[in-house]
Order: sequence, then structure tokens, then C-alpha cells
Amino acid sequence: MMVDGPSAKHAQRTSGFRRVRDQRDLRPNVNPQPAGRRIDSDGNFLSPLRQLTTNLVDTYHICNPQFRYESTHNPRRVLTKPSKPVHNDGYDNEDYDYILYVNDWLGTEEGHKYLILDVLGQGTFGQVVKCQNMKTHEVVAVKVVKNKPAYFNQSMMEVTILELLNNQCDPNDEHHILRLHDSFIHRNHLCLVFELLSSNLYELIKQNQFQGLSTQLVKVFAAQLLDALTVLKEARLIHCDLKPENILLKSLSSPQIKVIDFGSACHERQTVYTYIQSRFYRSPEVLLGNPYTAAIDMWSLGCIVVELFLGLPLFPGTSEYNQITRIVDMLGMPPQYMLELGKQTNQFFDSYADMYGNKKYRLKSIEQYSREHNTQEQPGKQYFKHNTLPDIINNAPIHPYKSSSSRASSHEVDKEMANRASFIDFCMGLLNLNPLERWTPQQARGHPFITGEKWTGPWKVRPI
Ligand SMILES: Nc1ncnc2c1ncn2[C@@H]1O[C@H](COP(=O)(O)OP(=O)(O)OP(=O)(O)O)[C@@H](O)[C@H]1O
Repeated sequence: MMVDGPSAKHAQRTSGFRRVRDQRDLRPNVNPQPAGRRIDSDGNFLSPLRQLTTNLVDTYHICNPQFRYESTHNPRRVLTKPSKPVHNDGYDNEDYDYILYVNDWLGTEEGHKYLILDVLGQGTFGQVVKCQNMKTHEVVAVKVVKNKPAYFNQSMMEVTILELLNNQCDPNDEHHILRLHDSFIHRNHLCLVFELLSSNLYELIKQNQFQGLSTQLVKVFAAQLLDALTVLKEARLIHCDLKPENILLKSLSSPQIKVIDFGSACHERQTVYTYIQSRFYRSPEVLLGNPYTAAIDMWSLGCIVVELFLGLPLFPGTSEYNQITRIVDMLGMPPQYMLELGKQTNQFFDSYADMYGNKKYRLKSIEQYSREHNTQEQPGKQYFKHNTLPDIINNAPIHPYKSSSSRASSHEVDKEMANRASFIDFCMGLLNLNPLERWTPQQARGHPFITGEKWTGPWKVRPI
């Protein structure tokens, strides 16, 4: 059998591969060698695994002696879409996003250079990428803001607010607020360097096949969110965009969370924007065009905790009209003062005089609203069989969290229903249409659902 003779070696060296000549080559041998195995110039058999991984450059060289490897010739994997250069000397795409490549750098100054590793997320303000600080080796998340003045200025506000929250309100990092490590400008893009976090709560709900989380886990998340919102309220800051996508797990191994995205946040004295909050989580006062306070975040929190429990958004409005309709259908009309004060009230409501001559409001019909606004409003999908919040929560399937059987025991069912009674009362306090009566974070933290005390009936806030 021709295996290691000099002529065979020569053939192998020039072709790079040991050829199987004929059937005889495959016969067992006193010194068996696997068919098709390659050898190096000294006649040693090469491990295919090593050759295709750590020794890949050698392998290419054996195949083609002219092959030369230089890292500068590596194709750069682009992370930004679209990737065609348009603005900023070719560094930005048509959306004014910086075109990011794996293994490129952000920042130039010693100690502030970040190697780009992967993409983490995309938002209105720009892209968020996983990077490594080459001095400290710390892996971080960097938000690369779009190269447009409006995004730049608003993101500078995010820096100011996070610096205030991190340094003055939560210096020991105890209140579930994202940490900002660094910020700098890279080729006209503001870059915000954050601690690296894990999945967001929408991804968690999705991973759970939209079946909802246990009351216990919802309580753990709600308590942390109330803690963060207490700090914000004390600083008179409003987040303005609280939603499951902006709440991130610190890691996949524990239910610790952090609130992120302070890009829409503002001070209670500077509530200049009226088009705020993501629609599903938008409060009645914002929909109606009323003045607003930190209470809008508590409304969003109410929507979020119900969504965490049910696995589906409570008010998945397809338009502003559909959003307010869903809220009114479930919770009733907002108080008269809000309707009278609202700059948007007459978009959605008609006023009329009742039999005593008092001014009253009613929601416009879908046909009337569509006609007046030249839209084709649709009623929107109904996700739940029941119409009231207590019915929806009480009729959600009970998952046997603790027992190993596929059905919950009667003891488990009783315990779960007691938890749900407390949870419903908690949610109703957050989803109060009247922001003046809606619980503050400090008040809500005293609710039995959070404290773990036994719930004995509708909870009354303690005067503060
Ligand atoms: N610190 C972080 N660690 C890991 N992932 C992050 C981090 N910050 C942001 N992300 C990811 O990037 C996404 C976008 O981030 P962020 O919400 O801050 O951007 P944005 O442009 O302000 O978005 P939006 O459109 O909601 O205003 C998040 O939903 C999250 O998935």
C-alpha cells in the first residue's frame, strides 16, 4: 500500500492532499491511517479539526503556496443597514446612522477606545452596539446617535439626566436605573457608553410564548420598577417612554432589571412635548392633551404589569382614537375636568347638553371619527374574551408553577386567586384615569401586592 513513500510525499506536498488512489488504499493496514488524511511536509498526519480552525492559514497555504494572509485584507462585516455611504464623507448612511463594522473602533482617546463586537438593538435615536473597552477589557453597550441636530440635542439631555440620576440620586447603583459610563463624539456622532445589560421584557414575554408570567415574578418586577420610579419622582423627572422594551434584565440568571432609554425623559417643570409615550402605554392625560406630570409613568407601569401577567398588551391601540376608545371601553370616561381641559378632547369626543343643560361628552363613533379625519379607522383586534380588568385577570389560564403535574392543585388555585385579587386592586390604583388620584410610586409600594401582606379588600393609600 502506497502511503508514506517519497514519491507519495511529493505528490501530497504539491497537491496539498493525500489522494486515495484505488480500492486497495482503503484496505486495513498494520499501521492504519484514515483515508483522505493530509500530512505535512515532514510526513506527520494533520488533525482536520486543527487545520480547519487554528491552522486554517497553513491549510490555505498548502492548497495554494502563493496564499498570503494579512488581517488588513479581511472583509469587514457591516452591522448597519442600509450600509451604502451617503452622508458625512461616506461614514453615514441615508438615515444619518454611522455605518458600523465589526472590529472597527469608536473613540480615539486613550482609555476611551471601544472595539465594536456586535449589534444589540436599534431605536429611533440610533444604534446600540456591544463593544469592548480596550484598556479595561470591560464589555459595554454603546448607543451611537444619529448625526442630526435634533437627535444629538435630545441625547445630550439623556446624558444630563443619567448623570444626575447616577451621580446624585442613585450613587450606589441600588435603584434599577441604567448606568452611563462614558460619552464622547465619534465622527460627528454622539456615543453613549452604558453598562451591558441582557434581554428586554418584551423579549422575555415573547420567549414565554406570550403566555404571561407568574404573579410572583410580576411582583418582583413591579417592586423594582416602583423603586426606580420613586427615585425619578423625587428628582421630579418623568421617563416619558416606559414600556417592556425599555426594561432590561441585568442577566439571564436572575430577575434583576434596569430601566433604560432616558432619551425622552424630561423635568416636571419642562413638559414641552405633547406627542410623547409609546401608544400602548400612553396615558389618558397625554391622549387628551392635558398638562402632565410623573403620573404618566405610573399609567405606563399599570399597562406594563398587566401585560407581563397576561402576555399581551392591555390596550394595543392601532391609532390614537383606537387607543382612547379601548381605554374608555374598559375603564369608563375620564373625569369631566380632564375633558374640558384637554386640547385634543374634541378630536375624539362630542359634547352635548344633558336634560339639565349640563355639558356632557361622548366618544365619537368610528364612522364619525373616520369621516372627520379622513381615515379608515378599524375597531382593532380584541385579544381578550372578557371586558373588565378583573374578569380578564381572573380568567387568565392558571399555570401550575410549583407542582410537577400538568394541572394546578386546588390549594394552588386558591392561592393564585388570592394573589390575583390583590394584583387586580394594585393595577386599578395605577390605571386610575385621573392623574390626581392615581397612586404615586411611593404610595403603590405600600400595596399588599408589593409588600406581600394579606390582601383583605380594596386598599386605601396612606396619607403622606
Ligand atoms: N445597556 C444596554 N445593554 C444591552 N442592550 C441595550 C442597552 N441599551 C439599549 N439596548 C438595546 O437597544 C435597544 C434600543 O435602545 P434605546 O431604547 O436606548 O434606543 P432608542 O433609540 O432611544 O430607542 P427608542 O426608539 O425606544 O427611543 C433596546 O431596546 C435594547 O434592546
